[in-house]
Amino acid sequence: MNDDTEALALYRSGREGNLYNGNNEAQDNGDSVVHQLELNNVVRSYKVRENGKRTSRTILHNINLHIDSGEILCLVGPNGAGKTTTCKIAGTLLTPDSGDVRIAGIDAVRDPLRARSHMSLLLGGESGFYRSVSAIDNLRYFADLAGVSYKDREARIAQALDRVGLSEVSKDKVQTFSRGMWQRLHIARAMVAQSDVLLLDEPTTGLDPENSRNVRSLVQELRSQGVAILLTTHEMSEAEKLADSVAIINDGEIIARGSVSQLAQSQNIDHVSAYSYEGEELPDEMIDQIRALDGVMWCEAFESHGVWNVTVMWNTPYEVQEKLALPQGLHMLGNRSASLEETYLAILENVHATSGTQNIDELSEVEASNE
Ligand SMILES: Nc1ncnc2c1ncn2[C@@H]1O[C@H](COP(=O)(O)OP(=O)(O)OP(=O)(O)O)[C@@H](O)[C@H]1O
Repeated sequence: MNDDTEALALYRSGREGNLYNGNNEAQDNGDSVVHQLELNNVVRSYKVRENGKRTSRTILHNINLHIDSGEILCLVGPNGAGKTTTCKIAGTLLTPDSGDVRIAGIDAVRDPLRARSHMSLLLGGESGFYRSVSAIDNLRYFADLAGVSYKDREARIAQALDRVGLSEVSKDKVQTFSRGMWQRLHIARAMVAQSDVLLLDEPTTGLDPENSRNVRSLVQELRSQGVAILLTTHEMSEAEKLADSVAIINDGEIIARGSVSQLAQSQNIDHVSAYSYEGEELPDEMIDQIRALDGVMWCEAFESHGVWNVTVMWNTPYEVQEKLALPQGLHMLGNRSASLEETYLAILENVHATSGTQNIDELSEVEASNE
């Protein structure tokens, strides 16, 4: 499937009605709590060839996720954990083997066409637009497919192009765009469609820091307009900046979900302390001594500009830690909460310690069975 037909396959039937937040069917069905995006007990397998035999391999096991209006959920996890597959199922590009997907209250498995008119999907990279057509004509085309009325279309497109900083190049062919411009055009498409749900698979991968920041601020703007956003990323600092909640997926299972501080609490992480050590060489015994202290979960040291920095993660409160005798020569720099990256690594380490690591990319031949 080429990029253009892929884009078409996704949007072909979005023309039924211009359904925006204000006209959300989720609010019409009488339920008191309806999430904008819901995945309930989603299971998905692929047919793969292992040792010369065709067999079915479960990629997603009972995925449960929900996202409300004006919420960003960041889905993070190791390579091959199932993030893109989850996005594709939420985006109705793949059907689950079992389980339920609801977009703006619509059963997206039974009625994907209607569900699509409430959702925009950005799979990242340079795909999803007609390359030899201008940016503005692409947006007109997708606006029509999304059911935007002719009356509103031009104003919405002009506003979206302006907001993503592409007004001046709106008549240029998309094939001349850089990766950052593609990503911003995708976001403009979601703005024009005024989708209730936005699915972003690694939207800043390969972008320079300035473009990444631009994309993040556009995503935040869409959240403030009430869009429910599922975003996958490998950048923990990005997830930390954007997420209202974070879900960690590993081997096709959601192993933790919550705010960064809830995730840290779930691991009994109390805080992280930073120390400096001014000697020329940091003795290995010193690190061992720190690791042996009551309440130390993890300790790491690195040298920068002639000063050793020592970071310690504690599961005891600060007041308890203060009373412990630390090795001579360490100077306390300060205490802080654990970062998402530190928490994520602690969670995965626990999972590997209890279940043993499985490299799910070790398949010899992989065949798509898709639908
Ligand atoms: N069409 C397919 N046929 C068979 N297996 C597939 C297919 N697509 C994905 N997989 C497998 O499903 C698993 C999950 O893939 P997925 O792309 O969802 O992971 P991911 O978390 O997005 O990875 P990454 O972080 O590397 O992008 C991987 O083991 C992958 O090899």
